[in-house]
Amino acid sequence: MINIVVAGPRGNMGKEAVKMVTETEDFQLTAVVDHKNGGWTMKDVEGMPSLDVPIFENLETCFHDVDVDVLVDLTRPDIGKKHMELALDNGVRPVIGTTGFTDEDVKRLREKAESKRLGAMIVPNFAIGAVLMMKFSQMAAKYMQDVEIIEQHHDRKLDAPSGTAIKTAQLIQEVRDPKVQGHPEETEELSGSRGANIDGMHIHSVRLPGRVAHQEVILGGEGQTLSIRHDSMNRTSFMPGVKLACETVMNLETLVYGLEHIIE
Ligand SMILES: NC(=O)C1=CN([C@@H]2O[C@H](COP(=O)(O)OP(=O)(O)OC[C@H]3O[C@@H](n4cnc5c(N)ncnc54)[C@H](OP(=O)(O)O)[C@@H]3O)[C@@H](O)[C@H]2O)C=CC1
Ligand SMILES: O=C(O)C1=N[C@H](C(=O)O)C[C@H](O)C1
Repeated sequence: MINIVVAGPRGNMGKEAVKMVTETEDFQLTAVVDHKNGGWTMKDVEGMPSLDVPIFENLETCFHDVDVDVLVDLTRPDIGKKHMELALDNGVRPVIGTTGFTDEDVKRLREKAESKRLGAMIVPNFAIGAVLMMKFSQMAAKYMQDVEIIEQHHDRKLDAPSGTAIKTAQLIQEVRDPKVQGHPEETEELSGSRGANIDGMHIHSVRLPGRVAHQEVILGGEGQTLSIRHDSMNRTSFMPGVKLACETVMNLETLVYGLEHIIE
């Protein structure tokens, strides 16, 4: 049995994660952590079954009071980083879906996980289709090196560009040398028109009500373009990946960044 705590249980992702954990035979939801403690129970959360699970206002108290093997964090960038440090300091294996981690964060947290011989995962996108979209884009970028990434999300998202877009660009960086794209003398008449720039690749972030999570990678070549697109229509798309990460993290002694490293 794996004892799991979910941080952010009222959120879009947290709600689904709580359901997934309670419906999985070998998982036990030992507690949830929510900064708005008091005045609500899990059954007040829309679509949530009535659950008798302790709600802690902060992670420190939670780790002190209950047995925890794995922390699933689905909160917000500043909190996710803090929670990940706390988990490692308390011998708990973190599975972090929260986005907004920099390369420096990943490096520092990997060193910490290894020094404590604890498994940890930071997963910018848990959807298998999104992982395939990133891997296919990496394969294609070896042959078509002009790349534009367009990510689209709901307008409640805090971070831009998305963790998925950053991870996609990082995977492409492994096979593509830095390259200036577009006209060498191009200018932006309106600042930001060409989006973010990673080694010459451009990332464009769209935020709109009605959207969930979508990304298209467009690769250009002589007389042709290739578009590789993934759409998450709802948050259940992420849950098989969260489940796999919770199982896998129990057998790791380092930090793994990205689901692509643990799927067959
Ligand atoms: N890796 C992946 O596959 C995916 C990752 N994400 C990422 O997951 C994160 C959450 O996304 P989403 O569920 O849409 O966001 P939501 O805003 O719907 O949920 C976040 C929840 O965290 C709560 N929260 C804020 N601070 C704390 C805290 N200190 N302790 C506990 N809970 C807290 C918020 O409460 P309140 O609103 O009251 O402040 C809210 O209920 C984001 O970083 C997003 O980018 C999202 C989808 C897929
Ligand atoms: O905030 C979201 O919703 C999502 N965030 C992740 C990201 O930043 O890539 C994963 C997915 O795109 C949904």
